[in-house]
Amino acid sequence: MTLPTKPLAGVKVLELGTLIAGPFAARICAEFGADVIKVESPDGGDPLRKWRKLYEGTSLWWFVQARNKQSLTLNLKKPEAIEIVKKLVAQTDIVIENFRPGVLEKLGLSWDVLSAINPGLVMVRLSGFGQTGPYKDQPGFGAVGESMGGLRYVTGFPDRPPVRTGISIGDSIAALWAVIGALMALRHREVNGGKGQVVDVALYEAVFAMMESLIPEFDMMGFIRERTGNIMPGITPSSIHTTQDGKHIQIGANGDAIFKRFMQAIGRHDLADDPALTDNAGRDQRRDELYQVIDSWVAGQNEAQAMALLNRAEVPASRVYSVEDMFHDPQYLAREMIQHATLPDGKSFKMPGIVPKLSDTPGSTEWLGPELGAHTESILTSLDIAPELIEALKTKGVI
Ligand SMILES: CC(C)(COP(=O)(O)OP(=O)(O)OC[C@H]1O[C@@H](n2cnc3c(N)ncnc32)[C@H](O)[C@@H]1OP(=O)(O)O)[C@@H](O)C(=O)NCCC(=O)NCCSC(=O)C(=O)O
Repeated sequence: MTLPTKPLAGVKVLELGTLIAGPFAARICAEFGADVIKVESPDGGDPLRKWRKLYEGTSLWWFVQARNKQSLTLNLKKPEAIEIVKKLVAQTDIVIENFRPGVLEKLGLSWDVLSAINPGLVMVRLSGFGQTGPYKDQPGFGAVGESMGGLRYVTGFPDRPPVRTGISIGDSIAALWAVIGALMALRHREVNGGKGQVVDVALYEAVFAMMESLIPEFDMMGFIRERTGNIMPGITPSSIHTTQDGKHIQIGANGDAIFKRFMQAIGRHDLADDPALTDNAGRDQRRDELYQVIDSWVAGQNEAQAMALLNRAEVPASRVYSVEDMFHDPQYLAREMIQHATLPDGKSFKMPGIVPKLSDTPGSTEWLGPELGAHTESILTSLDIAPELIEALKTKGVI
């Protein structure tokens, strides 16, 4: 018997979603071998196709976000399209959707309807606020989830308004929860009689789940965590420092042995041997003094000098990488984190490698995000829909 080469080979996913949260979850499944059909409106498809930088009219993000997926156009406002979705659901393991709660119900594709067609179905539902509760009907973007979930409040400097992290982190974290939930539900189905269930992921809760000790600290001590810039009060020293040549490096010397090595390496034996600084609590009490010492040492080095010394002393540290740095970095290259592919017109294309790395059944890129509706005919044919009927569906604007 030949073993499948990818861990999710044979798992069928139907994606009813747009932009980031749902599609990123389905992308992870597709990278690891699931058979992913993405339903898109015939009228332009997923708006992500036009987000950020375009190459010959298509978003470069799209090529990555939809890799290994099949594109099926369906106008879900047409009853024929709903019938096609139902046929697909009959043979689907996981539906991933990120419409506003109630949208699928209005279309006649509620959980009750879909689970009656396929009792083993796992339905992953991503939304701003969840499928229940007073806010459930509100639309929600990742930025809103990051604000409500607590991330924005603690991100930035204390004397400035909250800032964005630089990427749509709320959507992407929600996608990870979605995949975790889907895999847990599949496992449960396998060992408990084949019954599926709903995985309800709210953007704000996806972020909230990352908020460390926020809740018990407030509950027990009335402590409200505030913005602290690059430092982590209570965990010292760990921060970003500016070099003589104007670069930024992150140094994490917040370990007892690491701190000692660092101070020895920069010639501060007085601090390395100070009994009051042997543990985190002691260091944190003298936080301002230590940051001044490190700031001024880094300010006297250029980036390469500082990094060489930090590496020699085995102090966890990194330059703050731009994308350009990634392209030349030996660690990125050794672990194939920058992959090469070819765009439809033959142009060379670099994209992120696949995370995580599985030793025996790794993920891979089979093809880049497809053209709108590239797989419509083959999928409909596989559902035994005759060619004349497919033509008729086209004429009626269903596909
Ligand atoms: C992303 C949204 C805010 C977008 O809000 P809206 O533009 O109001 O969209 P809705 O989902 O409410 O509804 C979309 C409408 O399109 C219709 N619709 C959808 N797909 C189709 C197809 N294939 N064919 C025809 N019609 C379609 C659907 O029936 C709805 O019709 P009507 O019912 O007739 O209106 C919302 O979808 C949402 O809250 N989603 C859950 C949270 C989420 O995933 N957000 C992350 C997005 S990315 C992000 O946050 C970020 O980048 O940052």
